[in-house]
Amino acid sequence: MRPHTGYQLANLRSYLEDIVGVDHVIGEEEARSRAAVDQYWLTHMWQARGEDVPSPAFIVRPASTAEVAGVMRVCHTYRIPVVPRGGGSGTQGGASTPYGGIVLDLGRMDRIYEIDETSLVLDAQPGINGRVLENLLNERGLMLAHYPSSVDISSLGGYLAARGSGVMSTKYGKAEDMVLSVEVVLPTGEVLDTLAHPNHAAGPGLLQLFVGSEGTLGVITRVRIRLDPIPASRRFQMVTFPGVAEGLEAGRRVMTRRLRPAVMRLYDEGATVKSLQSTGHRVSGVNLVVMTDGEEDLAGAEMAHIERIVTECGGQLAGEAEGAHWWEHRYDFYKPPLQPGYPQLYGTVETVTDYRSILPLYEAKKALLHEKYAAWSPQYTAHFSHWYPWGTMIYDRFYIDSPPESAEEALRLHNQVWADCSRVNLRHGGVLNEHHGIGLKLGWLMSEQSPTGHRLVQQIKDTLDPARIMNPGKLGLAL
Ligand SMILES: Cc1cc2nc3c(=O)[nH]c(=O)nc-3n(C[C@H](O)[C@H](O)[C@H](O)COP(=O)(O)OP(=O)(O)OC[C@H]3O[C@@H](n4cnc5c(N)ncnc54)[C@H](O)[C@@H]3O)c2cc1C
Repeated sequence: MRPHTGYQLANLRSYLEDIVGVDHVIGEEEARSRAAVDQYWLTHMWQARGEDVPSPAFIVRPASTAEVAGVMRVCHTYRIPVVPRGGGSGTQGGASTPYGGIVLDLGRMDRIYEIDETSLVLDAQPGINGRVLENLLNERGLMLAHYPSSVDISSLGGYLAARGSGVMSTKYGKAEDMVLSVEVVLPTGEVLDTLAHPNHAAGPGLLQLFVGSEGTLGVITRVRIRLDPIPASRRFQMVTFPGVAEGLEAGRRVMTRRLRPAVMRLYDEGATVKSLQSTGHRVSGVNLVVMTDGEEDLAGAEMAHIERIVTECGGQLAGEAEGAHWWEHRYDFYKPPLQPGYPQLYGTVETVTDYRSILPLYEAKKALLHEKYAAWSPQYTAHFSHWYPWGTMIYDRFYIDSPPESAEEALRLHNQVWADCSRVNLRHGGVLNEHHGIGLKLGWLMSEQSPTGHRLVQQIKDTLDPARIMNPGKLGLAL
């Protein structure tokens, strides 16, 4: 039963109000239409062209784990789709509501239980906004070293649910590397605590099952996550390379020699123009920004090593001031007026692969876009921003300034470009996405990425969520 009208809908509302209070079940049309979408380009294009976008029946705003559990029990009983929502900043349609139901807005769950300044651990509810959290931590000389470009508009729970990467992930790790344990309300309303620590030999780790599950397996209601001290010093450098190959080789040598810069970001020519020049940098060509941090002598020594390596690889030092300018303006490109937006058709077709495959992958995707889609005059830019000892992530974007007029044609072109680019990623040993998640956008390609793996995830889903109510349509899981 999926009540959409009449007394069934009113009944559902009263059951939910009984749990969270009348003020926290919202049914106004404008709020429902805002909660129907996140930052997924397709839904915005669809809405902007006056087409119908399915919206939730209600937005429900719980304040506690017990309230989330109560809501889940009602929705499980009556088979109501539930879409958890943090900041709604996801770009993959993960928080969109293609099958209606309710949006579980976690914004009221923003309590900090404890900041353990001995072990450097935060214990908090998931709905806290990234910027608010960062400011609170900074007052104590601490930071959550996860700094996504969306820090102002996203939540702690969203960082984990979508396995995000912040600008300093090369040294501090991704969100999934920082988290120690989570509390999850399962689709049936039961509450699960994962083991207190992620490093154990006490059976399979359930923590990582829920991290990255994008609200399809349960609701993350409590997070224990590692903090770091604000570093005593930060050192910067900008390096100009003759080409992308030389820059990638320099990055590979830095990482395989086990140096740990906090930031290493290599911009190709196009990204230098779009992201660096537009934010006031005076560089052209291919450029690498580097930041080391920590105790002053260590950060200085690490930077000196890196400068030697990049010079060996043909890099020319463009100066510390250019690097420091980058840090000050690192979010500008991701905000208006520089951030792209509808009616431009654009997408970040990012992935991660090993050092042998990354250059061929970049060249193949660039060629594909320029050759197959020449009629649409696409632009393609790339930077390489999250580095591992074995490989690196490519954050590459396509831009089409004048997509087709018809909503359906624009949708078709969007999906074609995404499928082509994702298949280039998979052919070069990449994955569908390194940090933006899968959501609605890439769900249909999940079984191509790993047929057996996807079948196993489906079986887990069917065990945890027999009514299939949690975030339906996401991760390519069956309805
Ligand atoms: C301008 C811009 C810049 C961005 N930069 C970055 C970046 O640098 N790094 C990065 O990693 N990402 C980036 N993103 C993507 C996005 O901000 C991240 O994925 C972020 O972690 C999502 O958090 P959120 O709170 O907004 O989640 P939402 O968008 O609300 O939700 C994302 C997914 O997680 C689920 N979810 C949310 N909270 C919970 C919960 N408590 N329990 C269970 N499921 C939940 C939702 O159902 C949805 O499937 C960017 C996005 C934009 C628009």
